[in-house]
Amino acid sequence: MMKLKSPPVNSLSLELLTEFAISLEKLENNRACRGVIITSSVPKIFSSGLDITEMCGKSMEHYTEFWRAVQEIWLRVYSSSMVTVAAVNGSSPAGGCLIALSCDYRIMAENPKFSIGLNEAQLGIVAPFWFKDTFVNVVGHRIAERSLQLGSLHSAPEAHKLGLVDELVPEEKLMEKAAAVMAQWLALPDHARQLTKTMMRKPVVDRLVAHREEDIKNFVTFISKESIQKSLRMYMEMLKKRKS
Ligand SMILES: CC/C=C\C/C=C\C/C=C\CC/C=C/CC(=O)SCCNC(=O)CCNC(=O)[C@H](O)C(C)(C)COP(=O)(O)OP(=O)(O)OC[C@H]1O[C@@H](n2cnc3c(N)ncnc32)[C@H](O)[C@@H]1OP(=O)(O)O
Repeated sequence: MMKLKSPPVNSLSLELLTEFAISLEKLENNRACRGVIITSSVPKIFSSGLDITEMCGKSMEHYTEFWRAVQEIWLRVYSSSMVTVAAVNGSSPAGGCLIALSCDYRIMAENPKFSIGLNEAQLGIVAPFWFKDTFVNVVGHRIAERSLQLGSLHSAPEAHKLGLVDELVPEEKLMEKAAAVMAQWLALPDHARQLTKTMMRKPVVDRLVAHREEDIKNFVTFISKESIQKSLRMYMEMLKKRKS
């Protein structure tokens, strides 16, 4: 099991992304480890997505390093040879949703206050093509198109209806259910399951691998624009105001 633990909201900072990548690599290299459940140890939050402060007021070099780390996590989770189950025990916007979408199976606590989705448009930013591809591969083109354009955050029941999560379970049963799903997936021979997973995911993975440096350049150019920086600052202010 891998538990995200970066209070208050598990925002994906460069440091957390780096630790996450190292932990995944260790598990991936351990032949005895065939599956991983990804969850959170922060109450009510799976992950608040990418750490917005990493994308605000920093240098081009920092944005480059940060975006490479975001790409790395996605590549590692999406193309993992292990069975990956997301036990979504709280809200999971944007980058948090991407982590869940990149797993093989998603189980969410059935609390209607918890929400999940790719809400980038609400921040005035655009989900990159590989976020979009991952989303389309889970929910289909039409639902992804509408949800991405509107930057929708879906309540747990709505997310289940759309197929964004595979199952809803009472919060107290989440880990038990995740373990049961893991056992079901691990009952299959690894080689058959792994080859099937590669066949399904390879085109999307290859697309980023082939355009990785170009994608970093696009991100750095986009995020450095004054208009985008202004949108992000306003969004952070809105989060703080909402609190007070
Ligand atoms: C044509 C295109 C060309 C090029 C495109 C190329 C590239 C694409 C470009 C950009 C793509 C970039 C992709 C980004 C994806 C992301 O993940 S962006 C992050 C989106 N996340 C959110 O919108 C979540 C925001 N947070 C919340 O909604 C709530 O905080 C949450 C529901 C998670 C929890 O609520 P609550 O428990 O009430 O906590 P608070 O709101 O009070 O938050 C506590 C403190 O944490 C701070 N915080 C929250 N989220 C973040 C975050 N993601 N990053 C940094 N900080 C965060 C919040 O401000 C509070 O701070 P404070 O205590 O006030 O100091």
